[in-house]
Amino acid sequence: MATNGHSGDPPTCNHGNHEAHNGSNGVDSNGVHGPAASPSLLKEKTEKEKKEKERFSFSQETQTPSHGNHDNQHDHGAHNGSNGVDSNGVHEPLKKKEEEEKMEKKEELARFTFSQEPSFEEVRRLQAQFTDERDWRQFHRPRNLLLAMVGEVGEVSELFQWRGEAAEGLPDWTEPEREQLGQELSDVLIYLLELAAACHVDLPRAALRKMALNRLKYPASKVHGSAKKYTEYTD
Ligand SMILES: Nc1ccn([C@H]2C[C@H](O)[C@@H](COP(=O)(O)OP(=O)(O)OP(=O)(O)O)O2)c(=O)n1
Repeated sequence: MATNGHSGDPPTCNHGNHEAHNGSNGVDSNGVHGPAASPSLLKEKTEKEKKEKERFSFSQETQTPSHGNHDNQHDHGAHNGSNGVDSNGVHEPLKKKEEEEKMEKKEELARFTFSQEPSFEEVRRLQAQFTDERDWRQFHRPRNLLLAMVGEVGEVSELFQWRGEAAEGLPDWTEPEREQLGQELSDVLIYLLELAAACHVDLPRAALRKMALNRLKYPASKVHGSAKKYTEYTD
């Protein structure tokens, strides 16, 4: 997923892995780094730059080669086939309208996609900046982040727990409920990305590799229409 758009960024330099620039440790561009800076300040600057370069960041690219599967984006046109709604007035108007509405709904669901921006790396960078600005890195160790993420998963579950089965697209949910869901899912994602970074797992790449493994484990030709676990297949 190419993402060089930085809408919503704080007004700081944002062309790379620079989250530490906005922190509270006082090194700025107001003459401290100028030609007259003392050797100890210059040394401090060099060490700081070195540290920043070593900071973990995710890969920028998340595009996966197409394997001809029916992902959301590649599913267009799949519903224009032969299920009987034609333009010759063969069906009664009511039936035709119902069919059309059904078709529209199906296409709408199939068409759902995320925005192209931001990338995982961008979210990771902004969260790292948020953490550094508050001197919270000390509290955001892998175990803390894991527990925080699981707590947020619990908050997502709360939104679903006393309702019946939810239809795709959550047509029965109110706007405030949907907004709440978006917030809780974002909390999960934010902690997940921070956890992955804290563990030096390049999550976008790892996810692509895992999906390639999933394809091998569950060949579409073999498992089409079945939700069985791969261990349940005998051949
Ligand atoms: N120590 C913290 C606290 C918060 N956050 C950020 C990441 C999450 O996106 C969000 C979580 O904030 P809260 O812990 O306040 O949880 P909620 O936003 O879910 O609030 P509530 O528990 O009231 O629903 O804020 C963080 O990074 N580190």
